[in-house]
Amino acid sequence: MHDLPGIVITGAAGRMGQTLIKAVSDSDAMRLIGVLERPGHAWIGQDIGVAMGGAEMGITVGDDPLEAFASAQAVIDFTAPVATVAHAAIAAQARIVHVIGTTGMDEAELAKIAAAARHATIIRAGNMTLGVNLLTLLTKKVAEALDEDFDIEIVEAHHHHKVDAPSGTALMLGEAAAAGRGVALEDVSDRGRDGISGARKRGNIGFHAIRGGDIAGEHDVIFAAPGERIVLRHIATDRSIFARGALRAALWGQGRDPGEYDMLDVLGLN
Ligand SMILES: NC(=O)C1=CN([C@@H]2O[C@H](COP(=O)(O)OP(=O)(O)OC[C@H]3O[C@@H](n4cnc5c(N)ncnc54)[C@H](OP(=O)(O)O)[C@@H]3O)[C@@H](O)[C@H]2O)C=CC1
Ligand SMILES: O=C(O)C1=N[C@H](C(=O)O)C[C@H](O)C1
Repeated sequence: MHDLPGIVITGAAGRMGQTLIKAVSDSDAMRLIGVLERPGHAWIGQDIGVAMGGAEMGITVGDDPLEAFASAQAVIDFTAPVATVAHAAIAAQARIVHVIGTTGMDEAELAKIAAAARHATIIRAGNMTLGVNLLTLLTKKVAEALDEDFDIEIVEAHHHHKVDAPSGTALMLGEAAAAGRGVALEDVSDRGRDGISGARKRGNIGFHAIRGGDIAGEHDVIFAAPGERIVLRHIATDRSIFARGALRAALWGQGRDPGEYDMLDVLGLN
């Protein structure tokens, strides 16, 4: 018998997968009991420590979430929308905590996650860091205090491998700004200006994505008015900050009722 919660990491070969595996292995509050990759991936069947270029860890990379989740207390999932939706249904069957960092999900995929949350404890956030979650609260507060003389623009920068835009974090910040203004983000969201796109519409919230090099993640919320500008900024310099939040969420979720939670719940900031 083990007292510490058993954790499965999906997307084991990914940037976040490897960061999470290291973080769970280093933690004395949980134990790594399984790591998964997509069927057919070159790492399947290898020891995860060796596959990551280090010492043996005694855990073989698998491709069967059903089997891995059956003996786990939580799965931490930073993969891709299609994979995460499939994992959510299996985690719900297994009645385990599902921590979701995956971004870029569409409305239909989010509805499936919500359905799974009827049976599973799901903690999902486009950004798991304390800093960004605090920044959403500040953004809401500033947006509440200012009128539409202040144009809101959200600028995000990420590494050149990132596949989704705007980033999950940018959308969280946009939601916070819209909430502060008392409007729905979908009614004011302004994305992808190009060519003669016309003068900026008062009250809109603009999104801009920079992709390049190895940028871990940078977000600015700009409030620009004639003669002055307020800029709220978060800079991630190390992926371990995302992992730290995800591990905290996996522990926080133990024994919680099924439902969909976010990092503000975990951090006690809601
Ligand atoms: N919420 C947060 O705080 C953060 C969220 N993210 C998000 O996490 C996600 C992953 O980011 P990152 O690690 O950089 O991306 P990577 O592409 O490096 O990693 C994703 C991994 O998931 C694997 N994968 C895809 N499908 C499956 C599957 N069906 N089963 C198991 N594994 C699968 C991929 O395999 P393959 O390469 O073969 O496709 C890959 O190894 C993104 O959505 C990103 O935006 C990232 C950082 C922080
Ligand atoms: O893909 C990434 O790398 C990141 N994704 C998240 C997002 O979409 O906001 C969080 C972080 O910015 C890194």
